Amino acid sequence: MEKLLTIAGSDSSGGAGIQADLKTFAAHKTYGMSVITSVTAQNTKGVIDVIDLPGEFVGKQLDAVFTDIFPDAIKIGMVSNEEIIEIIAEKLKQYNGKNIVVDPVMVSTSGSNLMKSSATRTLVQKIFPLADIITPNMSEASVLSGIEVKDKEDMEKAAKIIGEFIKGAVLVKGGHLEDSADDVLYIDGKIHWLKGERIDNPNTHGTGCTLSSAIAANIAKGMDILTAVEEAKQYLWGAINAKLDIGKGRGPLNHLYNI
Ligand SMILES: Nc1ncnc2c1ncn2[C@@H]1O[C@H](COP(=O)(O)OP(=O)(O)O)[C@@H](O)[C@H]1O
Ligand SMILES: Cc1ncc(COP(=O)(O)OP(=O)(O)O)c(N)n1
Repeated sequence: MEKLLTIAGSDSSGGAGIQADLKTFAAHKTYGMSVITSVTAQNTKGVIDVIDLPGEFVGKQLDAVFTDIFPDAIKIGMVSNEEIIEIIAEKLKQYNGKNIVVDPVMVSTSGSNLMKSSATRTLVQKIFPLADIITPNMSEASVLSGIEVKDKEDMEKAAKIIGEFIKGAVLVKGGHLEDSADDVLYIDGKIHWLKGERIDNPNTHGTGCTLSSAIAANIAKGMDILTAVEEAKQYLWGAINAKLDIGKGRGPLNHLYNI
C-alpha cells in the first residue's frame, strides 16, 4: 500500500486541512500520515482562531515519521510562518523527501489569513524548489505572479510566469471562475487546460486541500503529473457532485461517494 504524508493545519470541522487530506488518502486506498503545523478553530462558517505549533515540534513530528515510515509522496498545505516553513524545508532535504505537492494556502475562502504575508518569500525560496507541483488558486496565483488573475487568460499568463521561476509544474485552479471550473497546468514549458464542468453546489469547503492530496496519492501510485492531476480532478468532481449538506455555512465534500 502507498504511504502518504500531509504536512498541514487541522480544521476542527473536518472539511479542509489535515482532515480532508487523510479522508482523501483513505478514499484512494493509501495509508495516510500527518504532521500538524497549526490548529484552527474552524467550522463551515469560517475560521474563529488559529494557533501555530512551535517550529521545533513540527520538526519532531517530521523526524518521527521519516525515521520510521518513509512516505511515497508528500502534500504540503497550510504553513503559517517562516519558522515552520524553514524547519519543513530543512527536514525534507535531510530525509530526501520525494514526490512533493505544495498547495500554497494563503487565505481561506471565508477570508481568514492562513499564512503571514511576510512568509510568502520564504515559501517561494525554501519550499518551492523542492516541489514537483504547486497548486495555487487564482488569488494565490496573483500574489505569486505579481499580475491580477481574474479570468482564464490571466490564469494561463500567471502559470507561465510562476513556471519560469520554479522547477516543478504549476496548476492554477479555476474554482473561483464564474462559469466553469477549468484549471490550467504548466509543465515542461507546455500549457494544458483541464476542463471542469461547474457544479451548482455551495458546499465546496476543502476543494483545494482535497485536490492536492488526490494529486499526491496518484503520484505515489506511479502516475505522471498530468495524469495524476486529471484523475484527481475527476475524484474531486465526484466528491462535490455527491452533494453532502452538513453545517450552517459552506459545507464539506463527500469523500465516500465511490466507496
Ligand atoms: N463548483 C465547482 N464545481 C466543480 N469544480 C469545482 C467547483 N469549485 C471548485 N472546483 C474545483 O476545485 C478545485 C479547487 O479549486 P479552488 O476552489 O480554486 O481552490 P481553493 O480551494 O484552493 O480556493 C479546482 O480543481 C476547481 O476547478
Ligand atoms: C487548516 C486549513 N487548511 C487549509 C484551508 C483552506 O482550504 P482550501 O481547500 O484551500 O479552501 P477553502 O475550504 O478555504 O475554500 C483551510 N480552510 N483550513
